[in-house]
Amino acid sequence: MQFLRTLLHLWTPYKRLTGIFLFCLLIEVGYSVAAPISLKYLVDEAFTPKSVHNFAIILIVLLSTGFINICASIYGEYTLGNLGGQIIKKLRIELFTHLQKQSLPFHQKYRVGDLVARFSSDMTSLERVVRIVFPYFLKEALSVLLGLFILFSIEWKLTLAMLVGSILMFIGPKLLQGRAETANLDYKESQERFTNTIDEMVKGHKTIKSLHLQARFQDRARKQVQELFTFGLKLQLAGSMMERLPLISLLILNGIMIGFGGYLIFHDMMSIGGFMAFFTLFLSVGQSGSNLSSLIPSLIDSSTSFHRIREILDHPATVTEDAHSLELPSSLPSIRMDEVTFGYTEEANQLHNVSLRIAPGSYVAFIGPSGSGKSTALQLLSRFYDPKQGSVSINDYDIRILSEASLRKQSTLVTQDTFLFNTTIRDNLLLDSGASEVEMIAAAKQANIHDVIAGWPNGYDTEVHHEGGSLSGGERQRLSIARALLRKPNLLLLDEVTSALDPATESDINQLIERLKSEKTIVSVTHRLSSVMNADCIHVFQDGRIIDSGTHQELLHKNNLYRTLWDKQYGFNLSQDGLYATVEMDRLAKLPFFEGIAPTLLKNIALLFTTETCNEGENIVREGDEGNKFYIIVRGKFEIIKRMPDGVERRVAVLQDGDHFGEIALLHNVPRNATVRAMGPSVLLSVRQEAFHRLMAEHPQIKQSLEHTLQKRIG
Ligand SMILES: Nc1ncnc2c1ncn2[C@@H]1O[C@H](COP(=O)(O)OP(=O)(O)OP(=O)(O)O)[C@@H](O)[C@H]1O
Repeated sequence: MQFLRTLLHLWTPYKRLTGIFLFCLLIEVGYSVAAPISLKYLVDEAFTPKSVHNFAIILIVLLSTGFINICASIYGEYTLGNLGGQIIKKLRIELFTHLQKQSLPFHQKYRVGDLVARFSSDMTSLERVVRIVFPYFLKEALSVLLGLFILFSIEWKLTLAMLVGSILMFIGPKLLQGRAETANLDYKESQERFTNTIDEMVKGHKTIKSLHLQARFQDRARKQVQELFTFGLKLQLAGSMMERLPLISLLILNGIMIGFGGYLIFHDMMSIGGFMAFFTLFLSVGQSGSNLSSLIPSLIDSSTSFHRIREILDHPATVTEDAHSLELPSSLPSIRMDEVTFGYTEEANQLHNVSLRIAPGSYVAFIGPSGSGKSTALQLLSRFYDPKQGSVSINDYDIRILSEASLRKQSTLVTQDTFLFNTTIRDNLLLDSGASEVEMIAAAKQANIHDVIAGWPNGYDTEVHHEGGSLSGGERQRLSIARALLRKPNLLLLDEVTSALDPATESDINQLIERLKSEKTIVSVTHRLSSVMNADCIHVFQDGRIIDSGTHQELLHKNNLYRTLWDKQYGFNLSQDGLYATVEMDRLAKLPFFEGIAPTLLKNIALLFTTETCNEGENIVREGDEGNKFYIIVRGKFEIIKRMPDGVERRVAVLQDGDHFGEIALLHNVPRNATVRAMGPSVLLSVRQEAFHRLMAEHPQIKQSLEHTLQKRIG
């Protein structure tokens, strides 16, 4: 009932169309209900008294009203098409616009499959009900009401008897309705789960192949398809039961009517014409009643769909635009974070009382261990989230009172996850920046991607497919930098933009940032300290707090976390193409288990290392495998994953440039106690146990030193 009211509510903005449609519907229903009465007059007033005059009048009335009925039904259908189309169009645009208003938390809550399903299957189901089912429902309901009124006027006693019987028509469906609703919801949810699996499989096909997870996905898909089959069967059973029940009730009603009607005729309480008219009209009303019940499953289906669409529409945007938002004047921005506390959830905070000042036109870096809150702080500067406490200001305007359009015009965030649209490279670069061809090429050159694009057969007209999946991570990254430059932002926010680039391109991008320094305010998040040595100020994050700030030199002298991170990252040499790395002796001496080993020996150890490169998602080490190599990360990020007692894999740590792992393997063949998986393109140096053993045989002191340190660490 609630849903019917909602559907009517959807019609209310279109009063004229609704009025025309209802008028046409009334004519149509009026005709279909009144037509059977002609039987009463034909039999009682024309056939029985053999009156040609009456017969001719009845015939003319029947034909002319029939013609009017046909015209009304055609025009009504046309109006309904228009009305339904307008409603769905409005709803689609409303849903689309609302989705665009949502910020990151929303997109983390709903997966792509869920949202696409709401636009596709749910919207189709709702469209069907708005265009077909609901008008049909109205027509049948009106037919029943009008029919009953006429039946009462023909013979009220018979109608009353019929009404009592017709209660039966509603008991059955009522009893089954709950079951049908549950079956419908179960089926929809299992459809959604399956869609998500397909989505995940298509998007992650490379990872699935490389990790050899096909069997796991097949197993999941098999279970979900079986679930779909079971729920589909239940749904069909519930639907068919709902549809058949009214027919049984109709049979009982027919019995009552013919029996009681016969009694009335035999006792001269009803004419034969009257009974024929009653009978025909009753069948028609009964059919309409039965149709009404058979429409219920469709209504339930659409009601579920409508609620799923409403759920999205009612989802409040967490980051909203102020009704009286201000335009941010175009100028080199200064930034302030005042006592900012923020958490992705209510329960925990990822940033605690963060305060900082960034002067206009300065180049500032956020550095710190993985998970320390650098990217989170950057996202607050782009207003992807609002702080729980404190404020973020640009040019002394709290960014919550700025219009989103002016904020986005002035500031551009470039992240590691570059999304490219399925259109040409040119469109991907230009978007709606209004930049010219010359500017586009200049930006591509600045981002070091022009030569690559020019080398493709279709150059800038090359079509991007699969959201840029056919391009390398470095190419995508450089395209996103060019895209950002074309927007000419005064504030450039960079989140690990060089992590997917080879050393030569990284150095070019770093030089580009150097050149842009005076023209823009730049904030860069990175874990690679060599790239921010020239920053005007470096903020060091740890556990969601800024624990230190200053220039590279100032921070080095303070001898704390920055120094530790710096010491960890220095001492590696990498070829320009990023394929060949070496480690310096001094750097090896910093490893705890090489402490005290003579420099000449360290030199020999350094020569044992070989370079390994790997791509995102690749497992360098698998939990349970026998360990026979020790690794040092030259560039890149790795997650350490452990299988928990419940069988689920969990990330327990993240390692990056300068970190090492697997040193026990230098001495003993012990199984790996965790999996190490690359989070992006990476370069490592590794040394095999056998090579190391040869060296240890020649120089037993290495073994002693190593054993001593490892024992200290383990014990
Ligand atoms: N969308 C999210 N929902 C919930 N928690 C999140 C989300 N994004 C990040 N976190 C958590 O917030 C903390 C800070 O993450 P953040 O990405 O800001 O750190 P980071 O210093 O940039 O790390 P990294 O260098 O690894 O990117 C981490 O514990 C992380 O797991």
